[in-house]
Amino acid sequence: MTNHNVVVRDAKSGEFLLPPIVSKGRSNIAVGRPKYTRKIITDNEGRGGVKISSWIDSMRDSSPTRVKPATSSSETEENNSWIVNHPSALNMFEQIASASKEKQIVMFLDYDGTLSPIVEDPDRAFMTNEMREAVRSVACYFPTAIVTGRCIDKVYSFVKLGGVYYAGSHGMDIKGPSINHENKKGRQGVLFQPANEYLSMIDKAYKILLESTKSIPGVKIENNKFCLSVHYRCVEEKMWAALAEKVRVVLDNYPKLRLTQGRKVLEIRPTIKWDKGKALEFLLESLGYANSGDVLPVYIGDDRTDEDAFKVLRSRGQGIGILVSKVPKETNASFSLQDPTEVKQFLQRLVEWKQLSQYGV
Ligand SMILES: O=P(O)(O)OC[C@H]1O[C@H](O[C@H]2O[C@H](CO)[C@@H](O)[C@H](O)[C@H]2O)[C@H](O)[C@@H](O)[C@@H]1O
Repeated sequence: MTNHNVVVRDAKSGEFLLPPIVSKGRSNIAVGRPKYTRKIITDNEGRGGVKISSWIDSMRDSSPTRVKPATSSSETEENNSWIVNHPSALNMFEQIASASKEKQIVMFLDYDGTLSPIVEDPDRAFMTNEMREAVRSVACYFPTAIVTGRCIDKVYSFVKLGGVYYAGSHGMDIKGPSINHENKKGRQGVLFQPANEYLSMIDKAYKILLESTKSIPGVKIENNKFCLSVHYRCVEEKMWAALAEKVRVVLDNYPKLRLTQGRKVLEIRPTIKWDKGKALEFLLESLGYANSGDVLPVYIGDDRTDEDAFKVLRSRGQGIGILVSKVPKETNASFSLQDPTEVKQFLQRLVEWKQLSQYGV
């Protein structure tokens, strides 16, 4: 089988070369398969007979699992290989732009850790005005979706842009852009809600968790409509086992709910096979690009839940996955950006490049 995933440096210029490879009629510039193994709390571990200690290990790892800092030369090499296998999307901008020639870019943006920095209080994860302007401009040129674990109303209160798609609750609540950018009421209706029947179950689980975790200082339970976030960023580590136990009890009582993990957060969601990757596919299909080779999806995200979307890009053999991270991590993304500031710069460059190319520059 052809290896589609290799970054090659030009021997003379030292530049990265990304040959477009045709796969099932699609162009592929995905690179660098991760060689790290990943431990994650799976559905099976999430209930009955669970070892809470394995949860705690996983909670410590946070998301996506950080590759340990180098302590030997082979580990230094491994860290160096991170930047070779996941080069900066800013440094590789020209190659990414040229991969999009003759193709429609569709932009997918995670919210927390991507458009806004990670902060202690989830209710104060604001994005800057500059970032909002960058997203607004990108959405003028390319169909753009915000794909987030948050519920749509909450993320909309941060993003405040009408001209984009919103895929909230990890893609389980998808809405189209408004017709009138300034008028929230004009927002196009629901496009897809695959977990509708779980609404009341999620609500009950939310109430139970609110009550049962009251005695654990620092915990925050967020109702994201089709899923719940149990935040432990501000919970002392000695209380994590007690918190995990409360979550386990809920999962035992609601076998149709399962557990996933994000950055210092345990997430409870329906057992349906739906995630950010499925939402990406759904949106591409809605936009008329289901089996098209004329599209270049670009997905930027920082978290474990974004890996589902990166995996979809890999399996489609199409598109650009960009992980937002300052440190080497296990990921299916091909490129990296260090933080939301770099994400903003990347979006701004994309807009400038599009404007120039429209004038034939
Ligand atoms: O898919 P995302 O947009 O990345 O949302 C994932 C979760 O993000 C939020 O929690 C995370 O960000 C908080 C604010 O910076 C931080 O305090 C927390 O530790 C992170 O896990 C959000 O609050 C969750 O509801 C989302 O599911």
